Parts: sequence; C-alpha cells; structure tokens
Amino acid sequence: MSAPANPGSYRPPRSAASTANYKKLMSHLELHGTNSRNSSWLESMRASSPTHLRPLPFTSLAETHEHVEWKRRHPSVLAKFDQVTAAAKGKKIIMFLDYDGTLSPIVDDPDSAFMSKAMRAAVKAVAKYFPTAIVSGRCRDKVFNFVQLSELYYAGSHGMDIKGPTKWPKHIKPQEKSVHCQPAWSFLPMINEVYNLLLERTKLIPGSKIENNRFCLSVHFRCVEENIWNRLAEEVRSVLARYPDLKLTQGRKVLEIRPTIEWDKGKALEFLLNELGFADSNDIFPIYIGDDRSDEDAFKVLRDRGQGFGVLVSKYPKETCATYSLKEPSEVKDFLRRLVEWKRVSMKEKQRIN
Ligand SMILES: O=P(O)(O)OC[C@H]1O[C@H](O[C@H]2O[C@H](CO)[C@@H](O)[C@H](O)[C@H]2O)[C@H](O)[C@@H](O)[C@@H]1O
Repeated sequence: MSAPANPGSYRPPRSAASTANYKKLMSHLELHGTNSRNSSWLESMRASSPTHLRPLPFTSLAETHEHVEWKRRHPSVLAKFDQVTAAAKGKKIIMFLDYDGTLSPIVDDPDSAFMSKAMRAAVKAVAKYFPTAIVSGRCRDKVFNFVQLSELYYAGSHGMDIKGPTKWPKHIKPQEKSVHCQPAWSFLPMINEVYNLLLERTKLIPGSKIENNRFCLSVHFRCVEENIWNRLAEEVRSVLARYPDLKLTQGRKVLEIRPTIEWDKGKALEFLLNELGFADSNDIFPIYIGDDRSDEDAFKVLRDRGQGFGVLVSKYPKETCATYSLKEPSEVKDFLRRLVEWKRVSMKEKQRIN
C-alpha cells in the first residue's frame, strides 16, 4: 500500500460495500426523506451530536443502566492508564489523532474550531517522543492551519491526502522520499463540480454550509432548523443522483460526500504504519483517538490487527470498535500529558540503569 508514484495516474477500485451503503443512505433520503420524521438517517443525525441535550455526567446518580454497561465495556483510558502503559512497555507507541471533537471542541462554526494553546503544547510534547499523525475529514491545509505543528504527519480529507512532517522530530529518521499519498486525485474535478452545484442549490437554506475539503465535501446541518433538514438532504440527494462515483457518509450533524474508493481513515492508518517501516512489526503500539463515525474504520483496523487500541471521545454511549473512551477534548489533553510524563520517567529510569 505504498504511495502511488504519480498520484494522478492512480485509479483505486470502487468498493462494493461503499456503493451499497451509498444506496442505502440514498434510499432512506428518498423513501422517508420528506414526510417521516422518524427516518433512520434523521434519528442518527440527531443522535450524532446531542449537544443541546442536558449532558448526563458520568458520575451522576442519574446514570442509566445503558451508560454504566457501556462504560464497563469502554472504560476511561485515564482510569486504566497503568494497564495501558504496562501493555505498551517495550513497544513503539505511534499516535493518531482526529481533529474536530478530539483536539478541538465541537462548535457551531466549522471555521472557528480552534484548538487551545494547552492542547497544542500537549500534541507537540507527544510528537517529541512518538511519531504522531493528525487524521481528519478536513482538507489537509485547513487542519494544518488549526494545528500548526510541522513535526506531524497530516492525513486530510478522511485520509485521502497524506503528507509527512516538514520538520523531522529527532526520533524519526527523515524519509528518503517524502511521504505523499493522494489516492482520489482523479476525483478533484468532480468534487469541485459538485461543490459549486451544492453551493447554488443550498444558498436559500438558512444555516446550511457546504465545506470544500478538497477530496471530499461536508454539508453542515448543525445550524439548520431541524424542520428543514429534509429539504437540505433532498437537495444533496438530487445533486448526487447524477454522480454514482460519489458516496454519502454521515458524521456529527454533517453529511460527507466522498469518492467511492476503498480508502478511509483505517486505510490511512495502515498506509502510515507502512511508511514508518512498521508493516510487519510486532513491537508497535498504535493508539488512535477520535470521536466520529469515520474514526471507526481506524478503530476497527487496530482491533483486527490486535495492536494498540482505539479511544472514542464521547460523553454518551455509542456503538464503537474502540477499546477505551474519554469524555471530551480536555480529557484527551490529560491523557496525552500523562503519556509524555510516563515516557519521560521511563527514559530516565532506563538511563539510570544503564
Ligand atoms: O475527522 P474530523 O477532523 O473529526 O472532521 C469531521 C468533520 O469535522 C468538522 O465538522 C464537525 O466539527 C464542526 C466544528 O466543531 C461542527 O460545526 C460540525 O457540526 C461537525 O460535524 C468539519 O467542519 C467537517 O468538514 C469534517 O467532515
């Protein structure tokens, strides 16, 4: 799965599963879109980001049985920190971090999803000790502008645009060839065409926003009144009906339009492990932290490889392939800091023994 020499010449296969998902989602929009408020896509769109519900604190007596059971299956990685570091001992940790909802809190305006200085310092410290990648649905340039750390790998557009660090941290040998992977290169003109069509078709829908993430698009529902979600979805449906090579996925109050290629955040994770020279390595310990559905592809890869683990960032129980959980970005920051501290102490200890 090495980077194509000429990204423009690479035509990845279309996935049957993706096509089936696309048809399923499209048929939901078609069959139930305009009349039924109970269609499954509407329900899951609501549930994807229940920011306006009263949050149930994890420690509250009001915790539901479901919540308790979910926490038992996906405990806090902070609470299990000693267990985690015991498993990672002697192995090489590689850190993968989603951006929105993981490093930055979810906000109404996607252009204002800034990360705090403290979070940036925590990510910088992690990258000093472990190879670190940001894996985001955003386009690579945009997520780089938010994070502003040159020593990281960046996988934008759900992993369809990967680039290596421009400043190499000491622990990584600078690669002879620069890491570069754009498996959906040939879809660029189509994505731009659909972007312009959607801008035009949705301009009268209050609160809607179409975000161009280069190899994919996001249609934002967060600031659209729920009673017109169907109208927005219908516009998306009617545009996409003419583009069978694009598929729809659903995120947190967002519909994402992507090329129907067999590529996702899980594939990006595998690509990066290969590029780092860990393809067949048994002594690696990859950790992937993310909050959204698209992160599940990466959690699943780690689960299937039996290496490292996934951490889901969520205050609410969600079906997930992640092993552990964290409630919110501030806990992600705490976890990153603790990991750095643990590494510093174990390096000192090693030096003392030698
Ligand atoms: O993979 P990610 O880095 O998590 O990107 C997924 C989407 O994130 C952004 O949207 C989400 O965050 C916004 C800002 O907090 C929020 O307004 C929106 O409702 C969320 O869905 C980004 O704007 C999208 O393009 C990404 O697809």
